[in-house]
Amino acid sequence: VDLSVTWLGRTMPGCLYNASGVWCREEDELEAVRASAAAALISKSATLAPREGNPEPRYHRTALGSINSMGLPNRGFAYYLDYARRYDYACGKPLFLSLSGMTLEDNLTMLRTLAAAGLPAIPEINLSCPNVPGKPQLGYDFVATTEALNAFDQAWPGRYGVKLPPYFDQAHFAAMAEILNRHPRLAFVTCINSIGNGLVVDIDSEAVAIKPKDGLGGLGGDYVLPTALANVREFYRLLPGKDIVGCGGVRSGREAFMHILAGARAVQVGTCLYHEGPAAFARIAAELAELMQAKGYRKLDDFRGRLRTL
Ligand SMILES: C=Cc1c(C(=O)O)[nH]c(=O)[nH]c1=O
Repeated sequence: VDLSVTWLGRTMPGCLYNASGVWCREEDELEAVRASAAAALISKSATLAPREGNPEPRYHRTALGSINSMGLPNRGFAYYLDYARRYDYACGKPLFLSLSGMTLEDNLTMLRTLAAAGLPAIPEINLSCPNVPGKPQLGYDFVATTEALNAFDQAWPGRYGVKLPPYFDQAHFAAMAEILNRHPRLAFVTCINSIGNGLVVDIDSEAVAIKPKDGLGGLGGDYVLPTALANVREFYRLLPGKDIVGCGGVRSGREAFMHILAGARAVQVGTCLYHEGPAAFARIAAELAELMQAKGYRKLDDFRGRLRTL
């Protein structure tokens, strides 16, 4: 069974890697992911200046997944650029850099600096951070998204991707696709980021679970799988020629299989990785391979996008 993925002009050894934000804020975390069975890696969304993030507790696990309002804690763009300068691209595992500037100008500054560095690292620009108080998610503002993508095209000469929030309405899928399809170098979209502004309540303490935003935070894990699959399948249909990276609710070969069936080119793991660590990649890959074997599939192209309707 062959789990390799050919996209963005290269072939990576498998189809699984980390979701930005999980096991990727510090260099030792990035190195642990790279040394694991992950087929690629992506850094924590970077802002131009380092950020402490929101007050703790800001992450909480439940039986069905996670809620987080981290507030974009990160080492600052220069830290991840430095890692990208020293990265061994010959290892065959692509390095993605997630960018989430506090302003459009900051995103452009980071893109121009990355372009000047002339590295094989690929930007995934985050249009969907739900946890910086006072900052609406770019991906829910179609005018701002249009302006941002036009500016990205000027600031970055190569292929890039965007991390999208979940959409929940056919009109929004269509409106977003219409915008995204205007950008030929926008090579992939990653669906989805956490489902923003959920609220987890503890009935014993009669309190919320996390401190920021009076308890509101982005949901991950089992909570988001059907929404993630819907976003993957809708954008797979609506964005011909672009790749969709599936993210949301993957904790075994089964959910990875679902994402690829829905059209995902590659699959990211977040909440499950947060708790299991990078050993999750070998387990999930083995489970996916076993599932494919049982179904008579030899490679991912045998079933990618073949989700049947009734
Ligand atoms: C980049 C900030 C994000 C954060 C965060 O740092 O709070 N959490 C998420 O679930 N998604 C994000 O995109």
